[in-house]
Amino acid sequence: MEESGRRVPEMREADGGDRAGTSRRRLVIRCCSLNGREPESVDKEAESVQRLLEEERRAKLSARIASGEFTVQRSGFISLLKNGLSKFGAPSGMLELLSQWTGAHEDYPKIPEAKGAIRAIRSEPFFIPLYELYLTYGGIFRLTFGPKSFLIVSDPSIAKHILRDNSKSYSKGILAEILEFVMGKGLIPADGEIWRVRRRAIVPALHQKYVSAMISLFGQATDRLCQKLDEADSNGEDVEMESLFSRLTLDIIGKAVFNYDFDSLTNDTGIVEVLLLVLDSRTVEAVYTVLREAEDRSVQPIPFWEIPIWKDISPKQRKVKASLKLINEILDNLIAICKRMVEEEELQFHEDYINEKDPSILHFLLASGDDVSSKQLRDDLMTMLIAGHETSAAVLTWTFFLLSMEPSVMSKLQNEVDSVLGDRFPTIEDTKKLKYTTRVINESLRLYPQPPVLIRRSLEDDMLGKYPIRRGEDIFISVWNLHRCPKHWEDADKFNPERWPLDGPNPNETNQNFSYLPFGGGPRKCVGDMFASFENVVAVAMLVQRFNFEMALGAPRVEMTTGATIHTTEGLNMRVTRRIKPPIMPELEMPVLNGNSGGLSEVEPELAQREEIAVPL
Ligand code: HEM
Repeated sequence: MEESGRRVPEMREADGGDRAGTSRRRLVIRCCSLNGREPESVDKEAESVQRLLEEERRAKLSARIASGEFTVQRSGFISLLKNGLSKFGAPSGMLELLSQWTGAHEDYPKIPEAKGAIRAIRSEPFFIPLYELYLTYGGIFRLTFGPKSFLIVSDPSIAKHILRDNSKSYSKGILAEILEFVMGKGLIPADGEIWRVRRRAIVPALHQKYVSAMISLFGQATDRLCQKLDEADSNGEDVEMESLFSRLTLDIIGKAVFNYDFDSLTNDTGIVEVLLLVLDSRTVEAVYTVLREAEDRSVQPIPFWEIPIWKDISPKQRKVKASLKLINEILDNLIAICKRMVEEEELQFHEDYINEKDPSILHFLLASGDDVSSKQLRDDLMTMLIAGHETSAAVLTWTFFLLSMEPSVMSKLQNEVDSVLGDRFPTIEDTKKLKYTTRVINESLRLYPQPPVLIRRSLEDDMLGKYPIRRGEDIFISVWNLHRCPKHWEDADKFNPERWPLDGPNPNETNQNFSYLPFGGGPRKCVGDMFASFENVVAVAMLVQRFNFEMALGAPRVEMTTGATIHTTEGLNMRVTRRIKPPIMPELEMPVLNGNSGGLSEVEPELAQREEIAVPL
């Protein structure tokens, strides 16, 4: 069947029998009805087939879990020994000592325990089986893989205890070990005193005036993406949106953190004309090499990169080393350039200091007289580059995927954007009015939290709910499970931005009592929450203002895979077409950074309360 010169895909068969995730099945079936070309009844039928298959899969897994396949059997040896000794009249002091020595908290309930085989989860993102196990074992359980054991937390009150109420008793554990090679002692992996000092230095750099100034940067970068999409539409080409979003957010974060223009949306053309571009494209490649390595390491059961000799001869590891060297050189250079700028400038440093030529976080830190080694500064910049890049790219990817599945949400979104923006670029004032746009992103972050799990290690013995735990426990807080808990969320798997009333507060971990953690919570909450929220609102609004998005015909299934964030396995291939109504070309009335920025002086006072407010309403 042909339409507008493009082939309409056949309805693909839903996944038969293998363990695909819920969303994967929905995708397979519903992708085909995206364009409104399938009759509604077929869509409904497909949905019910999907539901049946899903139920069948869940029932099979539940039966396996119920049969004890995953349950660890304990001998209760210590209890038996204690009982036996007590029958023979052993003194109570000795029994107490025995309890302490064995570490057994015999008087407390035991954390439910499941064992897993790495084989069982290799074929899919690890947070999917964790969800199934959570439905059986509850809000906290222990998962054992051979000699390794993890506590999986999906209970909001336990998450709140770890992240907020007793956060000082937890470190980043495995995460810090994995990320050390690239982030060193940057803010995400750092713990203790280094974290406290660096957080105090960095948070002020993301003040309200800075974040507002970034609105025009977001607009300019998204405009570059729009030009690419425009070209693709003119050429009748489909586009792979995930990689474009990755480039968009890399361009934004490079400029925002250390005033470096990766210009990656331009540099993937392969037309390298000047030396500068050669440098830029090498840098982009180096950044991606390092990012992919960080993601690979986060899902490898064995730290092969630590194996002596191997780490020096493996071509991949050598490439990673070379990439890191290149990035470090560039960062050192940027730091040196920025230091010179700061020395020469006459601006007095104050709380909401901003250099309009270079409003970057690096510039703020140096101007503030931040007394820190170059290595630490590099670690912090690299951390923010990674933290602010992959997360936002993933949010945009899954938001557009979800929108393409729900044409009614898309048209409501476009109505709002048309009425608020018309054909203008968004300003800070507009972002406050784009309430439905914000709700769409809130909901996307609920269904696809980035990252899907938070990692911690206990630094001392503690109580998690009614269960005692020992120092040194590795803990995964599954944000995925919290965000999809069927007890807490009505129709938990459904993309339904309407669940967040427009006149209600912007949802965050505080007003949702830790059932919703899009940016974490407690002292280690994301420092870029406001930045990211504005960035996503601007990008989504500008894209749907100008284009319609639907899945490309014959596109591969959209399936999930995971590193630090949730990626698609084969990209998000879309057909992007210019909208006919309303007029699509913007008037280019955007505030500019160098000069009198329209957005800078008009920030709402409420933005200052950053602990409570992620996105202005
Ligand atoms: C939509 C985009 C983003 C999402 C979903 C996101 C999510 C998160 C989450 C969940 C955490 C908590 C991690 C934990 O507790 O283990 C976090 C921490 C962090 N994020 Fe973000 N983030 C985003 C964007 C950004 C941006 C743009 C920046 C930088 C400008 C940034 C910088 C950081 C830093 C430095 C931390 C560590 C804070 C600390 O440990 O004190 N993030 N982020």
